[in-house]
Amino acid sequence: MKFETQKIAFAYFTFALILFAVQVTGGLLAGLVYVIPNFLSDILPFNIIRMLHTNSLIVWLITGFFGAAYFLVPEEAEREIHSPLLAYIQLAILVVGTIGVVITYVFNIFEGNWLLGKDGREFLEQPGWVKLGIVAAALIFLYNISMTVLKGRKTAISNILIVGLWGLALLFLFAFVNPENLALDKQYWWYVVHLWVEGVWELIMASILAYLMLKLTGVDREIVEKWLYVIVATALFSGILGTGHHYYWIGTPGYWQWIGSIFSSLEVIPFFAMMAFAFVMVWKGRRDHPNKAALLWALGCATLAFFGAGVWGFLHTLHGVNYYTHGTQITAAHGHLAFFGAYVALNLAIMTYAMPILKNRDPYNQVLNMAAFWLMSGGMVFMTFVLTFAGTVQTHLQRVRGEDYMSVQAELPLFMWMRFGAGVAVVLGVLLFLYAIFVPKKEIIKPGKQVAEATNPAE
Ligand code: HEM
Ligand code: HEM
Ligand SMILES: [Fe+2]
Repeated sequence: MKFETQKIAFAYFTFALILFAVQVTGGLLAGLVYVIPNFLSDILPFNIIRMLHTNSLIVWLITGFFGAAYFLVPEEAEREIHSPLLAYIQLAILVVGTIGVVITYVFNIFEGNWLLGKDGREFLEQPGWVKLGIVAAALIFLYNISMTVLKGRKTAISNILIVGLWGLALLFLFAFVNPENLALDKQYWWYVVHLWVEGVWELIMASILAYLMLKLTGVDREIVEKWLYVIVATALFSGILGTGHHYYWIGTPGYWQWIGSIFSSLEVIPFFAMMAFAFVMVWKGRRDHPNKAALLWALGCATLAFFGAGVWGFLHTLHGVNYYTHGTQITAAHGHLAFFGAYVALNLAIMTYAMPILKNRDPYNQVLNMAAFWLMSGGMVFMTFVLTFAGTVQTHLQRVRGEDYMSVQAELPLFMWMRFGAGVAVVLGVLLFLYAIFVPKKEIIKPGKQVAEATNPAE
């Protein structure tokens, strides 16, 4: 650790990982309800489980991004974080908000109350007071990080990271826009959901990947920066108007079918560029970094994001295709691999890199961590295939043959059992990852080790 305040990241990463465990457990329960429909239906109905699953996903990913910023900004800016106290207050707000959300959802309290009860919109179900808390936490964060960068060295990596995080916070303000008119409501709703994952979050992804490549492969900063600018430009050029792929059937004018189809198809480019970038950097790199697990996660992230977001996104993004596949299991297949590949793996990559440094321990349980990568990624890829098959059958029966939703669902249990099995593999992978990160490796201390530890090889 080069700067004392980088250790703030440890608290953020730990909280994020706890929520990650909650998230996948929720997923597993939701997957079980698909095959045993009345499971827990009295105490914890499917809609609540689903909310816990998706909301904890978003919160832990964002907490991880905050942690990543607290970890890498001091190194990029070459100075300590402006105010560690504010950083911990910000985390406390996030923790209190999260506990509040869980209680509100599980006990379904204050129904219908804007400030205290849950909101009805997917991903934005959190009560008003929690939304305000999120804004407060985001403001504290932006102030703290911007002050750090403004007073220190300015690099392309930290600038792009900050633009991404500012965008994340500003777009969240649309969570407060909730017009009566359902078409307008949906139009703004996608500003948060789509412009996040297919816009500003891509800037966060590109900058964190760039930082990792710089550290892990030792290529020149100028080369990394050139790639970064191309990725950022193509991401924003395609992603903003690409929102149109959600405007096909919500009552917006017909021209969105063309704008959405054309620009969202171009969204494949930045994801392809990120994958190419990662591999070219490894190929050109001069450094043989000891943290192989971090490199595996970084390459896995770029690759799975390309397939999950790029390929599986393109699969149903043309309006002629989406007319049939809209809202089927095809969407769920894409949603899972895109979120996992792009943002889950990104977080796990930076954590795998940073945690040994934060705990000042050299490469820890690397092999277990890599096993966790294969188990988790294998599980998610299998789940994606299964859901894609289920979605194809569903699309045919429901949208081509015109059968009703419930009788089509009755045809799918075999797929849904396999998805549950895939989910079990993912959960085991997560447990293995937590073990690899938190439990110290049993090591025989060799003579002369003290000298070698003076400089932590993980840095
Ligand atoms: C890190 C891994 C995971 C990520 C990133 C993730 C992400 C998501 C997302 C984004 C959704 C909403 C999908 C949509 O609206 O199209 C969702 C729903 C769901 N997920 Fe996951 N999930 C993960 C793990 C799991 C696991 C392990 C299971 C276990 C079987 C699971 C089962 C489900 C189920 C059943 C739903 C509800 C689908 C529906 O409403 O029909 N997920 N997940
Ligand atoms: C990492 C980036 C991405 C993530 C995390 C992501 C995630 C998701 C999720 C969770 C949904 C379901 C939303 C809902 O209905 O509630 C969705 C829908 C969709 N995504 Fe993505 N996506 C990403 C990138 C892309 C890209 C690059 C494309 C196109 C090339 C794309 C095309 C679509 C389309 C067409 C839908 C609508 C599906 C429908 O009509 O049911 N996505 N995405
Ligand atoms: Fe989208």
